[in-house]
Order: sequence, then C-alpha cells, then structure tokens
Amino acid sequence: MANPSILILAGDGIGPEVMAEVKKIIGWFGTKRGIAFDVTEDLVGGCAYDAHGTPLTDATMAKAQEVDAVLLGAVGGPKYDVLDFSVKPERGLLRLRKEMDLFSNLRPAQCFDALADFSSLKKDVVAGLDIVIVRELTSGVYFGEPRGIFTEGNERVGINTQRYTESEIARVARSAFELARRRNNKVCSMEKANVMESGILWRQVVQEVHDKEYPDVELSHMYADAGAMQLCRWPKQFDVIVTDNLFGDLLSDMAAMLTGSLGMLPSASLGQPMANGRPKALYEPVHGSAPDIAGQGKANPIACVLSFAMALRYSFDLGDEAARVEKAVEKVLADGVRTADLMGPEGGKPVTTSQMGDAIIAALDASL
Ligand SMILES: NC(=O)C1=CN([C@@H]2O[C@H](COP(=O)(O)OP(=O)(O)OC[C@H]3O[C@@H](n4cnc5c(N)ncnc54)[C@H](O)[C@@H]3O)[C@@H](O)[C@H]2O)C=CC1
Ligand SMILES: CC(C)CC(=O)C(=O)O
Ligand SMILES: [Mg+2]
Repeated sequence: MANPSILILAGDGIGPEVMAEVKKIIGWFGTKRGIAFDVTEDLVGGCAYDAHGTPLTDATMAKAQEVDAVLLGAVGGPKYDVLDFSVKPERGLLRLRKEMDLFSNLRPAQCFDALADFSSLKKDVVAGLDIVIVRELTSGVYFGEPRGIFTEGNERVGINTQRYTESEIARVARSAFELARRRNNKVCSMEKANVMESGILWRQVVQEVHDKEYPDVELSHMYADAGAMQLCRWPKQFDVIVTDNLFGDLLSDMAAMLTGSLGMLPSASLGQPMANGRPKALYEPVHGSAPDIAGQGKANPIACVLSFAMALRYSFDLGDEAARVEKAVEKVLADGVRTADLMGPEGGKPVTTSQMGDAIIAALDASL
C-alpha cells in the first residue's frame, strides 16, 4: 500500500523556518516509528508570486486536492503589500481554503502548565485552559461579493460583503456539535445578531440544528464583542466556540495570548470526507509570516509542530502518535526550553527555532 501523502507549502517569512522543524519530525517518524509519508513540496503565497506571478498555481491547487493532507507554514509580507489584492499572497491561501471546501477550522487554545505563569492574564484564569474555536472558513466577509474598491461620485469606496447561506451555517454548526460530543458537550455560538442580518440567521440556524439534531449538547449564544471580553475575563467558561470567518480570525489570535504566545496555536481546516473516509484537510499555525522576526531564528515552531500533530490525529488516524508529539512539546516546555516569544524581558537566553525543534526530537526519542 502507498504511504500516506503530504503536500508541504511552507510559504513566506517564518513559514519555511517553522516548517523545517516539522520536516525533522516527519523524518523522525520514518526512522524511529516506521511511519513513512510521501512528502512533496511546493510554493504558495509571495514565493509563488515571485516564481510564477500568482500566489497559487493551478498545478499546486490540483496537488493539494489529491494528497491526504496539506501542511502550510504562512503567507504574506510587506514586500507584497503594494500588489493588487487579486495576486496578494493571502489570496493563495484563501483559494486553497475555498476550493478544498475547508469549511471547519478547528483552533484549539490550550495553556500548557509550564506557561501558565507566563500568560499576560492571571495564572488561575489560564491554568488548565483547553478550549476550541471552530471558525467557519470558506464564506463570510472574506469571500462575499461584491467586493473591491470602487469610485462613487468623486470618492473611493471599499466594499466587502458579509454573506452566509443557511447550509453554510448548518454544516459548521454540525461540526462544532460533533466536536462538543467528543469533549464536554458544550457549545457557545458567537455572532452579532444585534446589528447584522447574517448574525440573526446564524443564531437561528445554529439553534435549529441544535434543537433537531443535538438537543443533548448545551448551547448558548453570545454577541461576539461580549464574547471577546468574556474570553479575556474567564476563558474557562467556554469549551467549544463556533463563530464566523472574521470573528473566528480575531477571537483565535486573542485566544492565542491565553496560551502565552501566538507561536503556540495550531489549526486544522477540515472539509468533506475523501475516498479514504478522512476529511480533506489543511493544517497550519494560526500565526502569519511574522516579517518582524523572519530570518533571525527567533520563530517558535510549536504552533506548526502541533498542527502536524493534528494532522496525525485527523488525517492519518494516528491519535496515539499525535499525543506523543503533544507530550514531547509539553516536556520541553516543562524542562524550561523557551523561544524568545515565551520569555519576558527579564528572561534568560532563548533557544533558536532549530534548537526548539531539536529539543522536541530529543523528547520524542525519550518517549520510546
Ligand atoms: N495563515 C497565514 O498565512 C497568515 C498570514 N498572515 C500574514 O502574515 C503577515 C504578517 O502579519 P502580522 O499581522 O504581523 O501577523 P503575524 O501572526 O505574522 O505576527 C504577529 C506577531 O506575532 C509574532 N509571531 C507570530 N508567529 C510567531 C511565532 N511562531 N513565534 C514567535 N512570534 C511569532 C510576530 O513576530 C508578530 O510580532 C501579513 O502579510 C499577514 O497577512 C497573517 C495571519 C495568518
Ligand atoms: C488569510 C489569512 C491571512 C487570514 C488570517 O489571519 C487567518 O486565517 O488567520
Ligand atoms: Mg488570523
């Protein structure tokens, strides 16, 4: 039987730096666990634009559709800010998400014990935190039409459209309820039903799906602005949060800080089941290309490593191996290994991206 296939799209900025550490772990699984993957690599984002004049070629798109899982680093950077939006690096990622139909983006925010003291929130607020934000990923204001910058009279107007169909809301709601059943049976849905029609429909559909199909799950609704406040005030009141594309983007960056750093948050973007029964999937850290630290060996690779752990769990049915990677990360943090983002100004000497990867490999070795 063929090995499971992975397409690596490391992208721009710190993307290739954090992905290099995941490649070490993929190699480790081949040599130490006898679990081999067929890995191919390609370009996405600014590097694809530089090579091909587009942030994602049709050939790369086709490869992404064929593999068992895509691993992505990050896209974008100031060099590309001058480009028309149609060819911006971020557009390559949006195309992948849309054409692979990755409607359910799981963004777990877990505070490792060793980092509970480091968070900018009080220790008792974040210690033991383990929540998942389920972000709708293929619709909403990042995709709605009309969009663009137009001229009206003698001035320009920038337009984006928040648009959600009933079926788009229902399917992401189902994925949140299914996840809740595997966790603590509790979902909070966030929108702005007080000021947006799409929010009113969101609340109605989530409630309908709940009442018809998941009455056993505890469901609450919150306006997303109040939800942001509650997420900072007492995040442990939540378990699964389901929300739209834009609010999910903002709330998950915020949730990252509950865990200590944006460099800690992984994600899995899941679509419909493929022939092998596993969902079509792309795994990526929640963070971006971090141009301010790119090329300096400062990036924290843990978000990317934990995204690979999610791939082991969701795409390769290797839940025990995923837990092995997560425990290795837990161990290195408990041992005090820290990249710069996990240290305050008074902290000691941080490790480099590559040293953090090596420490995780050593912890994996120790797990055998
Ligand atoms: N999925 C993706 O590819 C995403 C791409 N972007 C793009 O990335 C570029 C930069 O965006 P920003 O707003 O600066 O967001 P960013 O997430 O790249 O960085 C925000 C801050 O967090 C820090 N940071 C991020 N990841 C880190 C890591 N692994 N280790 C240590 N520190 C880390 C950065 O140094 C920076 O100070 C933009 O072009 C943006 O569009 C932004 C978010 C997601
Ligand atoms: C397309 C990305 C640049 C948007 C983003 O920030 C994210 O998906 O987290
Ligand atoms: Mg974001």
